[in-house]
Amino acid sequence: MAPPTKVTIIGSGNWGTAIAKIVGHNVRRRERFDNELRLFVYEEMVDGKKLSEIINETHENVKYLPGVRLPDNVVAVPDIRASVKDSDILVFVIPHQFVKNICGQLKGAVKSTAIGLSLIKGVDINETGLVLISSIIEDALAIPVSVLMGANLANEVAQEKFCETTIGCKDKDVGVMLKEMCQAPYFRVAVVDEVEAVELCGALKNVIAVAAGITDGLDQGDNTKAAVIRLGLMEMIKFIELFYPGRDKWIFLQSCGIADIIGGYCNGTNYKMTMQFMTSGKSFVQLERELMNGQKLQGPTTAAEVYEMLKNKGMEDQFPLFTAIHRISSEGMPAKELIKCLMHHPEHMDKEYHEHPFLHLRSVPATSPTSP
Ligand SMILES: NC(=O)C1=CN([C@@H]2O[C@H](COP(=O)(O)OP(=O)(O)OC[C@H]3O[C@@H](n4cnc5c(N)ncnc54)[C@H](O)[C@@H]3O)[C@@H](O)[C@H]2O)C=CC1
Ligand SMILES: O=C(CO)COP(=O)(O)O
Repeated sequence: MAPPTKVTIIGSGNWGTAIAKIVGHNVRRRERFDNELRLFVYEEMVDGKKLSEIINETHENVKYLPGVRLPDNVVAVPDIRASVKDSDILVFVIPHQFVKNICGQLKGAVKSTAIGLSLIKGVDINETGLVLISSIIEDALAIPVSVLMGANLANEVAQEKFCETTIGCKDKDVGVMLKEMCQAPYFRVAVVDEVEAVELCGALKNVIAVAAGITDGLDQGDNTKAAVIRLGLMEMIKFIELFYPGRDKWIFLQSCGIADIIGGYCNGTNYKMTMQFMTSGKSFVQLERELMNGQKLQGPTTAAEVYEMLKNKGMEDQFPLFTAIHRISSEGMPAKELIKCLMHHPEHMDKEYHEHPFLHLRSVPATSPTSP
């Protein structure tokens, strides 16, 4: 019989800890997995004590997920290289800005047959353009990486409130194993054989969540939010089509697509911090430092990365919503400009026959009964 599959979760913030609760229960219950789940903890002191020691003694991440008990088989490990020793599955769930550094530390410590699963929402850019976080991990560690993205506010998942999620995985057997590892009665996993689009949905949703905070900060209404959801989704689809042409549009109807955009609107950190940004006059950097207790904000950083890529390609005009979100959040553009952007957005379809260049949809059938 094959030896049991060992799992390590790399990252113990809000989402890392919540997913550790699910995976911890699953590896204990399912024979194919090793009983112990290792959780890499970026060490810090909390009330004079090491966070990793607190987690191992109390089975609670008092800093990033207070009030939630972790299964006893979840073992916090502060040494990154020791945390992945002999592990077969590495689950990456750290803020995207730390990925390169963490991968650098992991080089040479990862089993050659290991596989990765990234829960990280974000993108990177280099001189050649867009770089997926999963690709950074794949290139650095020479392992295949799948992704898990969806409408998954960590605190709600930890409280066992029902939600769905999407795993993007190109290997069918690996997809089945990852689903066994992640699914819970309150956490419904759907596996799709598409990675890049799923991952980009997760990253771009954080940009759209910032727009949600801006419209509420402007005291606009639910109809405005609906417009931002629609136009944000259109830009998301167009952006993904630009970098990864030909992806199945059905992906956008999964949890990683429309559901995550709506979820981000409701009570996410990006939304809440943008509301603070709108009312306090403080920068996002200052708000993150003052209000987030060590948590990291993804939306404004991702908006800046997306904007830089669009600027390099001279495509700001084709993505006016993403562009406006960056300019408002980081370049001092007045927030009310967002409304003008919505008003004049090029995705408004008011032609009788509109062949959409990216969606390949027609607003009315080509040969309608009233056609001459
Ligand atoms: N919180 C949520 O509800 C969800 C978050 N995500 C994504 O999961 C990823 C991780 O987010 P969270 O778990 O929420 O983190 P978080 O924002 O709650 O916590 C920040 C984490 O970063 C660690 N950290 C600080 N400095 C570090 C360094 N130099 N190197 C490595 N780690 C460092 C902290 O120890 C802490 O564990 C992000 O990409 C986020 O977009 C995805 C779905 C839900
Ligand atoms: O990605 C998330 C939920 O799916 C979490 O979003 P926030 O980081 O805005 O809380």
